Amino acid sequence: MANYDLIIRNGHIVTSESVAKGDIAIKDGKIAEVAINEEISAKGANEINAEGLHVFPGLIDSHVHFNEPGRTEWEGVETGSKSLAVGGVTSYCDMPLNSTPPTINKENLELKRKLSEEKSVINPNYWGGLVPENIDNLRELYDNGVVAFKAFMSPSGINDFHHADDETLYKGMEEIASIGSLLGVHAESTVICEQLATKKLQEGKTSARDFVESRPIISEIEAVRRIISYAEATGCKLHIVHASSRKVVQVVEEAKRRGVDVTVETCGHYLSLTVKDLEEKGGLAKCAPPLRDEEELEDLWVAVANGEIDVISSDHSPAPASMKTITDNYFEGWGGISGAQSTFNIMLTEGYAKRNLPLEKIVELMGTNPAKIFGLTNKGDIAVGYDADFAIVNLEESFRLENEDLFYRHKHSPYVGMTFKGKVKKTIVNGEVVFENGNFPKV
Ligand SMILES: NC(=O)N[C@H]1NC(=O)NC1=O
Ligand SMILES: [Zn+2]
Ligand SMILES: [Zn+2]
Repeated sequence: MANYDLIIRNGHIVTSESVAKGDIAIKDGKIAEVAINEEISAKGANEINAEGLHVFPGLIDSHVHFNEPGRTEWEGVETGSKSLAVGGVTSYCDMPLNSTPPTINKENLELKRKLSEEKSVINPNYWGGLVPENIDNLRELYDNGVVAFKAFMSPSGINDFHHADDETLYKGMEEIASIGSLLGVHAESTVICEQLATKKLQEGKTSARDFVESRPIISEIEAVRRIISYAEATGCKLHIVHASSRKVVQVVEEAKRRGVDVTVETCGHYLSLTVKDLEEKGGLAKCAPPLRDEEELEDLWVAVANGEIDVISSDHSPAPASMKTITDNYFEGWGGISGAQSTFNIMLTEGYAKRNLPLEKIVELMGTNPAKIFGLTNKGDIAVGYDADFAIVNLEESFRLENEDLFYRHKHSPYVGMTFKGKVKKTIVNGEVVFENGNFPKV
């Protein structure tokens, strides 16, 4: 008689605190036993030999746009969640916009939840939106399970998700503080970006660098300072998404030192791509805030190593190729990068292999920290009682990412052609193997 449903044996177990050889036993979708430097003597109904492999907790991508319902020609829950699973991710938080209707009231949330539970191969979670029209709906969204709220301080690029003016932000943050939830913000200054863009376009300057210069780092800094001041005044917990520069992160650092409850995210693309990639790859590498220079990229890695950054996500914001084609005007074309499948690969290759970032730190940034910030209990680490979500990785295996390797609805990404070190061999969700050696055996 097997005592456990599954035992993963002989792997190097990576937690937020250590890397050590051992066995993990799973029962009823939960971690039942972790044995470090020893064997579990009981038997499992299924057993996996992870000799020579690293067993990570299943990772969390707290920032994706899966576009379902309503804009499934861009992406969908099935393709999006499979892509995450290929990249070792077992839980995600889906943004309230780019799907339509956007997640700004409980009816729309239920619609998204129903589709997501039906189609996702991993654990879905949902952000609620904060827009000028829905302050009265924030509480019902929270009561129905959103993990946090999201607002844009500048136009979102989507007509049915309006950006929040200062009054909406302030009132919304008072309400979110009273609910006890958290506001995540896309922090760029509308005033600065619009003025600079208008000037560039008037002058006929539309190159990649012109686009980048129209959304400068100071625009992020201004918006972050403003929203931090609202957080201080209202007591609302705050999360800055996709900081593109350490200069932005340092504004958050100063606020943390003053005791403000604020966290900051950056994304795989700011840690692996620069303006040069935008020039070379065109629309595939267009995003907002835009990619920065090499020096900023290196500085951001310093911030990661120093613990100044709380979360790494993909901000997977896909679109069909036709919307990503830029001939010469970089102000045209969708801003948003397809990266869900590659974030962990970027951290392993550019972080661990190239810059000696400890594996434990990767677990913290993509596991324990997002779990804590978004209230995903028993997720993001390996310990008894935690959910049995894992990514089993061969750190020695290198591969070149090709278009046909992608599971996105639209098989393009600025990471195609890059060589990554560290390959996810199996992804396990709630004790079940969902992805194995390039395939989804049960789907
Ligand atoms: N609407 C949307 O997904 N926008 C995202 N894309 C991007 O590059 N930055 C964003 O905020
Ligand atoms: Zn954004
Ligand atoms: Zn986003």
